[in-house]
Amino acid sequence: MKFTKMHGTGNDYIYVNGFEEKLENPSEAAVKLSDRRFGIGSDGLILILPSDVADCRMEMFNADGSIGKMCGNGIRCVAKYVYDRGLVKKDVLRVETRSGVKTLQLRVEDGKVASVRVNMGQPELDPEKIPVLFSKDRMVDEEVYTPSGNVWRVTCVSMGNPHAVIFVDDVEGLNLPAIGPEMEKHAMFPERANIEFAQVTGPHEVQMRVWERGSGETLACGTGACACAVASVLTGKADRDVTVHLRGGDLHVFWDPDTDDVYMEGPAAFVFDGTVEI
Ligand SMILES: N[C@H](CCC[C@H](N)C(=O)O)C(=O)O
Repeated sequence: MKFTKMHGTGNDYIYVNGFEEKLENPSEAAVKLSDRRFGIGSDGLILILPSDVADCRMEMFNADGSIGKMCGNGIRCVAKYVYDRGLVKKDVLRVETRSGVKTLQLRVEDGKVASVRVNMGQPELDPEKIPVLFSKDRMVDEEVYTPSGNVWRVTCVSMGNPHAVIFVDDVEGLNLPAIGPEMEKHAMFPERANIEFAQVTGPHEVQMRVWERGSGETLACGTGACACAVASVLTGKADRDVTVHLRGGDLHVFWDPDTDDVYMEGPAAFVFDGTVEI
């Protein structure tokens, strides 16, 4: 099978052109190919497919084979893939995802996509829809106890997938492999959740690390950066226009007060093409 390795701020996925390639069991392939020693190595697998309602469609699988309904870093790479390879030559692109059709504005340099601005849609704050087993009035900065005795204050937001944002004083000092899994799988999240640890360093600056549902710590998460920006506004810690600094680079997020839409802007990068036996 032909594949392409790409990354958005260090959040790397294996991309397969579903216009040409047929993958019988993508979930199983995601587990096998994502392995960084026995496979190609990635945070997961993304299929680029034809769509009846948009320019193309994406399907994303985490490294454990589970499905993610939306991927902010992945969708920018999908845009770069279809534009740079001439599949869809438009600089305003519509991509179908499991959480609806998203509109993307491409920034092209020397004929290739350098960065992409995505309308990520409106954040979902209804606990039943996220889903999180909290009541409606307990969504912002609420205490959660973990089985190992940690206490975190979380703000829950869905950006098409479930996120819990936790503000801390020293994001770099955290031992994520120890604290991430028990929050990802906490009983309050019936479908597990992506967990963001954030440190607000100014009205327009947030530093963030992420423990992703199904993939563990990644260098960045686009939907997570958006959830983090929304949570920063809801808790009164930052303005609607923030740069989220991640281990893999920066993402710019703007939560529009007029439309309630969240815009995310960041780079998309090609790494290499290859073929693999599956
Ligand atoms: N890295 C992705 C999100 C993957 C989400 C996935 N881990 C899930 O919801 O299960 C992003 O850039 O938005």
